Amino acid sequence: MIRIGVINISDRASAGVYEDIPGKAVVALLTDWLSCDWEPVYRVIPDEQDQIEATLIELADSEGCCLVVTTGGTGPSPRDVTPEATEAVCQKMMPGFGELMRQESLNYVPTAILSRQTAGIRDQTLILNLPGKPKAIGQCLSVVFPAIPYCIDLIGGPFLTTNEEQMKVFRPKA
Ligand SMILES: Nc1ncnc2c1ncn2[C@@H]1O[C@H](COP(=O)(O)OP(=O)(O)OP(=O)(O)O)[C@@H](O)[C@H]1O
Ligand SMILES: Nc1nc2c(c(=O)[nH]1)N[C@H]1C(S)=C(S)[C@@H](COP(=O)(O)O)O[C@H]1N2
Repeated sequence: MIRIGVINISDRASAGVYEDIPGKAVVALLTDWLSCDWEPVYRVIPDEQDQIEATLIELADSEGCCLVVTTGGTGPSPRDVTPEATEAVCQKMMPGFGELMRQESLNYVPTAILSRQTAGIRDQTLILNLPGKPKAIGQCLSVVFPAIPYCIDLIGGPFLTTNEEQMKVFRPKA
C-alpha cells in the first residue's frame, strides 16, 4: 500500500486550540486527485525542531511514506522551524518547489514571500512544506503536484496515478 505522511506543525493545533484544518485539507485533496490505493499517516505536533525531525524520520524510514507533506511553521517567527528541520533530515534539497509555490501564492497575498517553504529528499521520500493557512494548502499543493509523481519515480518510490480530470500529472517520455 502506498503511504503518504501528513504532518500539521502548529503549537495551537497540537494543543487542541485549533482543529487541524490544514492537515485535513491535504488529505482531502490527495483523496480527490489520486486514483491509486494509498493511505495517510497523520500527525499533529508542536513547532519543536527535534520533534519535527523525529517525526519526519519516523514517517520516512519506519512508516515507509514516499511523500511527507507538512503544514505550518514556515514563516519568520521565532518558533517557525519547519524548513530547518526539513533540511536537517534531507540529503538533497529541491528548491524549485518553494520557488514555484511562493510565485503562485503571490497571486493571492503579498505576504507570500514570508514563507520559507521548501522540499527535499530523504532516501526514497520526498518531503514538502506548505504554509499553515488553510487557504494556502490547495493554492500551493495544486501548483507543484503535477511534478511530484515523476519526482517519486526518480527516487525509486511507488508509481502514483491520478484521476486526470482532477489532477493531470506530467512524466517526460523516455
Ligand atoms: N486550524 C486552523 N484554523 C484557522 N486558521 C488556522 C488554522 N491553522 C492555522 N491557521 C492560520 O494559519 C496561520 C499560520 O499557521 P501555523 O500553523 O504556521 O502557525 P500557528 O497556527 O500560528 O501555529 P502556532 O500555534 O504554532 O503559532 C495561523 O496564524 C492561523 O492564522
Ligand atoms: N498561498 C498562501 N501562501 C502564504 C500565505 C497565504 O495566506 N496563502 N500566508 C503567508 C504568510 S502571512 C506567512 S507568515 C507565511 C508562513 O506561514 P506559516 O508560518 O503558517 O508556514 O506563509 C505565507 N504564504
